[in-house]
Amino acid sequence: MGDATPAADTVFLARQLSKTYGEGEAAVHALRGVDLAVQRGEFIVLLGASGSGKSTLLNILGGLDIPSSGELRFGDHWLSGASEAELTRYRREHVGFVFQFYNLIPSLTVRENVALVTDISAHPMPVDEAIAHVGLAPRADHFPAQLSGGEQQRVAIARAIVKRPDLLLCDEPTGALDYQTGKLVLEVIARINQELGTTVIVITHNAAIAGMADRVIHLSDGCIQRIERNPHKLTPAELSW
Ligand SMILES: Nc1ncnc2c1ncn2[C@@H]1O[C@H](COP(=O)(O)OP(=O)(O)OP(=O)(O)O)[C@@H](O)[C@H]1O
Repeated sequence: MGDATPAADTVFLARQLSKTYGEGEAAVHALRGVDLAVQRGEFIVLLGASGSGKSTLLNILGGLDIPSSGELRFGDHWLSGASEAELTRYRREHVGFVFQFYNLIPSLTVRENVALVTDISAHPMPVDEAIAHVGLAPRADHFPAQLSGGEQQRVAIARAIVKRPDLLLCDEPTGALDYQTGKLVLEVIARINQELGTTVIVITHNAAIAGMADRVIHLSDGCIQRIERNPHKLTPAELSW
């Protein structure tokens, strides 16, 4: 494959990734020719104005959507051109998602919410280990309604990591949280990146969060406008906004 062969530690390789929703005059070009390589263990922050294509890119990387054209591979797997069944297996085996809203099941305890995922995972970690990673061991028998927003988001993170995903994809994980609570959630995400070596991609509207990334990708109108590498990553405690 010549120079198309990714380095061994490349997780994603995207070439000319494009996504168009709709047709004709109603067509929306959400992504327009994105080239990107993501390395194993990287912490990436995606920034860009509303409508710039951040969620579209994250959803395609996570196998929730498919590109209209271009190529995307995850390790040895081609995600562009993958069938629905292949994408489902990819998501199940490799990807943990965290969204702005936590989507926990209200009638189940923290431990039960996290345990649900282990039934469909090949090599899950013990449920209590995942809960300990997010600092919620003392709350394992509580129900979501008994937890703060930040604690609920940490349960969602435990649920995302219990299957030991290669990737943790987060779409506005602190969007619904206040300053201090948001920082606690970011600390949990940073710890998972460092301790478990999970590749992390975070979408945010908060440019201050970019300080904790290895690389910051700026999207504009469906294109990568620029990519910055942080010479010194900041801890969430060092961020201010
Ligand atoms: N399912 C869809 N059908 C039609 N258009 C869509 C669809 N999903 C996204 N779009 C459009 O594609 C463009 C990119 O949307 P996307 O959600 O990726 O942007 P974003 O940068 O994540 O925005 P935000 O910060 O507001 O979440 C927007 O113009 C949006 O309206």
